[in-house]
Amino acid sequence: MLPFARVTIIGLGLIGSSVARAIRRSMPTVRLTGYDASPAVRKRVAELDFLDDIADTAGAAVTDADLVLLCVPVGAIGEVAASFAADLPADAIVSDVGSSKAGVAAALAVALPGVAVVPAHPVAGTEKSGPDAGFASLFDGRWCILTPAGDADPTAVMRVSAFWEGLGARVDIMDAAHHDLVLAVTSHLPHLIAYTIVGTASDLETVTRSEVIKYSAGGFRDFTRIAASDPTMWRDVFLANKEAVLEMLQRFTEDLTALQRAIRWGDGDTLFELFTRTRAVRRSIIEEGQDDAAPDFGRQH
Ligand SMILES: NC(=O)c1ccc[n+]([C@@H]2O[C@H](COP(=O)([O-])OP(=O)(O)OC[C@H]3O[C@@H](n4cnc5c(N)ncnc54)[C@H](O)[C@@H]3O)[C@@H](O)[C@H]2O)c1
Ligand SMILES: O=C(O)C(=O)C[C@]1(C(=O)O)C=C[C@@H](O)C=C1
Repeated sequence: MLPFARVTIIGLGLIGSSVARAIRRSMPTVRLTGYDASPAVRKRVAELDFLDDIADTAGAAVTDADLVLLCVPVGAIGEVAASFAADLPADAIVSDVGSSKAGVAAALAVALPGVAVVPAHPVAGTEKSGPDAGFASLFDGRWCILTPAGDADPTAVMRVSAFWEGLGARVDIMDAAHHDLVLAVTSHLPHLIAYTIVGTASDLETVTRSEVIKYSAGGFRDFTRIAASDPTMWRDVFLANKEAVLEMLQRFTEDLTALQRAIRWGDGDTLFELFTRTRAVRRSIIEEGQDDAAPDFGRQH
């Protein structure tokens, strides 16, 4: 049996449109409604034709939903939820796909008091955005982390879990604060580093822009993929997950200083030992079958 019969997706960019396409593929009888604040996105989604209905307001989109999935930048989640609160059916479950969780949970609790909320984070994405960038297989074999509050309705958690498994994902459940700490180091900090290094290279007075483009083989090119990620989405993630990101940034800065010292004093053993350990991390990721997170400039969908 399907966990939900009528799903509403709010925010129809990369993740919202991928969820819609994955539902079409795996749960074809689900009635799918969508809403996006951008009229241009709504028009494009109508052309792409992966929804049954596109509403003109968030309120109209949720009126007969049994799952409402918020796929907007994390900074917009509270405001969007408040905008449809009065129209939400009493038994509807609300979830989201935001990349940081504690702040989102707090915003949803304020906007939707008494509503069954099960926050989620599919740990899958690309540097692209918008409805054309989505694809049905995005969540296949990837983790989706649910961060329900301690007093969340277990049936609601079970249904959201079954929903993500139905879309091909593997589900884990954890506390929102722990999620934010883990993702700060595995996702948020890497993005910050990529934004920094690409910014630094493009600011260098002694290196012209054409040289940066011409010689961007291997390492730098990999960073530019990550640094092309959506500015609104990532601004919101860093502001929402401020504490955990600053904590991880502090540790990173200390480790970087230790490496700086090793280079200055010709301490090859320290460098060699670290590079050996990090190579092992990469090998374990590949053995786990998660190497598709690696840069892929011509990803075929
Ligand atoms: N991109 C990734 O790799 C990735 C992966 C996992 C989770 N996420 C999370 O998914 C969410 C969406 O990210 P995305 O990559 O799909 O972004 P996106 O830019 O592709 O799509 C976001 C969509 O939300 C719409 N939107 C913005 N504010 C809105 C509002 N107030 N009401 C209705 N629609 C609104 C935008 O018009 C846009 O179409 C974010 O919370 C992000 O943190 C992203
Ligand atoms: O592969 C990428 O482009 C991503 O950045 C995906 C990625 C990640 O950092 O792993 C980005 C943000 C998400 O919340 C989840 C996944």
